[in-house]
Amino acid sequence: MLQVTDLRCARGGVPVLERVSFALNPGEAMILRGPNGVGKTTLLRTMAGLQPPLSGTVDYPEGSGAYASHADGIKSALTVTENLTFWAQIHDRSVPETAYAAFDLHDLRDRLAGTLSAGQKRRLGLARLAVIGRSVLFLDEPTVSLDNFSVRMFADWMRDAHLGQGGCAVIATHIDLGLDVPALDLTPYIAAADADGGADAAFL
Ligand SMILES: Nc1ncnc2c1ncn2[C@@H]1O[C@H](COP(=O)(O)OP(=O)(O)OP(=O)(O)O)[C@@H](O)[C@H]1O
Repeated sequence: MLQVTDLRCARGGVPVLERVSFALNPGEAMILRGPNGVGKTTLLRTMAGLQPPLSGTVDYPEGSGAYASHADGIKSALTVTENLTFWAQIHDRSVPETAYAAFDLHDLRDRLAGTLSAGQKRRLGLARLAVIGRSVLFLDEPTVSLDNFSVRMFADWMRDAHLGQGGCAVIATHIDLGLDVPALDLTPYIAAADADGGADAAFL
């Protein structure tokens, strides 16, 4: 479902990671690990098609990918329900009732998103994943601001509703999500500096 082959990617013109290869079948996920700055966000953005790779390939069914960054991506002036409806409509879908239960949003349905706490906003941001119907998810620190209960809620949704329905996911996180999935430490894949001087060479 997702095939990453000999990927080399850069940030700000500087090579960050190289020789990254892995594959995920439907129902499988991969946790990305590594210290701050190793390139987890860069890899996720490259796989999601938000920036081109320097070399290598990323393959998954067209239109099936979705990237969620550190940011919640919610609209403050809309209610919780209006936010989810907005995202569902963009993807030509309706909001499944299960999205509210999965992220404990029932009691917050009519609240303006701008008035939610940081963790509640995060739950709403994650609930978007349940309404957009994308099967290949690239998630960057999805549990930022979440308490332990909400982390478990997210992990349950990921395991049962997403992976359990044949989706797959690549998740960058520093915490233990409690998911029984393999982890890929990116440290061995840090790119060697370009022989021609890297990004600076472009300005010489
Ligand atoms: N806009 C940018 N321009 C130039 N370099 C950048 C830019 N954004 C990030 N970098 C650099 O690219 C490298 C990889 O950053 P990236 O954000 O992918 O790491 P990360 O593993 O996701 O880090 P963290 O765990 O802190 O989120 C880092 O050295 C970072 O300083």
